[in-house]
Amino acid sequence: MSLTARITIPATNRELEIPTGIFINNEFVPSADSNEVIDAINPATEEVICSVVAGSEKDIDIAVAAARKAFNTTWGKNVTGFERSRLLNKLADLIERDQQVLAEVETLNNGKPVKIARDFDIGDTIQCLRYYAGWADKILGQTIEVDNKTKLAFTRHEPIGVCGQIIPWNYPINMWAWKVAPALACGCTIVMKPSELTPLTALMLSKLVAEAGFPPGVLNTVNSLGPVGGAALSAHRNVDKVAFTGSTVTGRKIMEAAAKSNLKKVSLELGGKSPHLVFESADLDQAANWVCLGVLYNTGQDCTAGSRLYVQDTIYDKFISLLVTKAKELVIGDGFDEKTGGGPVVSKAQYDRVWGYIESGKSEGAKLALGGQKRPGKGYYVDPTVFTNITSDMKIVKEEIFGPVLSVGRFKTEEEAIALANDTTYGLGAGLHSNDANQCMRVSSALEAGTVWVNQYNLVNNNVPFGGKKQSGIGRELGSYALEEYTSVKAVHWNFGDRLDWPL
Ligand SMILES: NC(=O)C1=CN([C@@H]2O[C@H](COP(=O)(O)OP(=O)(O)OC[C@H]3O[C@@H](n4cnc5c(N)ncnc54)[C@H](O)[C@@H]3O)[C@@H](O)[C@H]2O)C=CC1
Ligand code: BAL
Repeated sequence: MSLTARITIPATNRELEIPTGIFINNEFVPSADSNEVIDAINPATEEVICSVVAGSEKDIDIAVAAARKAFNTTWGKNVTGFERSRLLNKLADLIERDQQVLAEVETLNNGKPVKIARDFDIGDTIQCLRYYAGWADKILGQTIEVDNKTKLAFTRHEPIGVCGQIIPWNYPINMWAWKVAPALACGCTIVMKPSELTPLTALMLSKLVAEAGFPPGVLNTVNSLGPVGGAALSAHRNVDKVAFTGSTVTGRKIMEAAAKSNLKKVSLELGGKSPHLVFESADLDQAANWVCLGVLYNTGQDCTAGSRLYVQDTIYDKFISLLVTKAKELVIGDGFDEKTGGGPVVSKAQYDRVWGYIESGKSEGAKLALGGQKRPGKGYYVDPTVFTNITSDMKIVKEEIFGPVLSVGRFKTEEEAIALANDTTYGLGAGLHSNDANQCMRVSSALEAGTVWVNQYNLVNNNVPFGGKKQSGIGRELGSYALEEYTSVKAVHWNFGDRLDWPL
């Protein structure tokens, strides 16, 4: 098949050529042994945008070999932090140059509004690359006094090696940056596997990596189905680390494959069923805004979606009425329309999955306060949906939905609120709204989550760590903490005077 596709962005009539091959050694190539393709679909129209090469296990092998060679020659310990920093900054500049066109392709393939893709996802991506460019020449070990007269030790934070990175479809560009930026800053090389649902922007970004001047083999991209390329990367004996964002089910498989192969280091950013608590002292208007953002942003396709809400019973009726009014104001529609605040969900499978949960909420006896009706016509649209009268055993309360669906319950006391919030196998995000500072401190400390938002929700910063507790994951992305995921600490013990008498 051809290694490029000509596509037109319908809303802007922009014509462009998109790479569709596998990216190895800074070149787009066909699969070594497969003629399979993956169709990229526009979720707003259900039409095929173009097809990309579907990489095989053999292609993963070739990409890993390229990454290993680069690690041992042009990258790894053979490149200075100053040079890694320069290249990361250059890449950020190129992404900034192409911000609009990348956003349009992201909207075409993922469905999210173009203004959100451009200003938030890609804006954050540029900042992420620049943030880690700043770290690249500051990856330092320690000098440790062992015995002042004859011995000391020092540590070196060495790049861990070849990294497999498996990313999802909900933030295709952003999750690429969260994985690629710290890995490159630390001196690792990469085999990236984008989601089969949204491969296009990862290929465009790969082209920019070559244009920025990164040596061949430093970043390789293999479009592939998860059970093919993702599984091959996780089980590969020449991969030193695998970093993953996606479902808990797949995360478990990756960890198992890592354990059964070479015990590679694993970091997992998985699912969630994040609780949001609103106490009676809260600014209710603001709390309702944040709750809406928490569950409706990205059409609910967010690992930290605040999909369970618990409201103190003294303000319950007032708050629900405010919340429903505000949730109705969000326009879900075509991402190319400037009025749109949320797009369709990403795929037919995701659409069926979300509607399956909505039907289960109805049949298990929850009450619909908003939504619950399908739209006629094309596109995988799901409107904001709010369930009340929930019980803790309902599927909509226990399982991750990954759609704009909120389950609302009530509580009397702070203790009850904390118990409800923590009654989940997940531990990714949690939010609380209260104007009582002591209460904010007590509750934020009691919530079992990797991130707690107080009087806000879902805002993530490149310099603040992000990750989960319980079955929401292992390891941390972002901030200085992500550097630990991509480095291996070597202790060097140095003797400058101690004589060993032998035998002991
Ligand atoms: N934490 C998050 O940000 C995400 C959570 N999810 C959750 O997962 C649900 C299902 O969505 P999916 O797209 O099926 O998620 P998924 O976890 O299967 O897909 C995410 C990535 O994993 C890869 N993958 C799939 N099977 C694999 C395997 N055996 N070995 C290695 N990699 C593999 C996929 O190709 C994709 O790149 C969603 O409804 C949502 O609940 C999905 C995407 C992101
Ligand atoms: N919201 C950040 C990461 C994610 O949803 O996958």
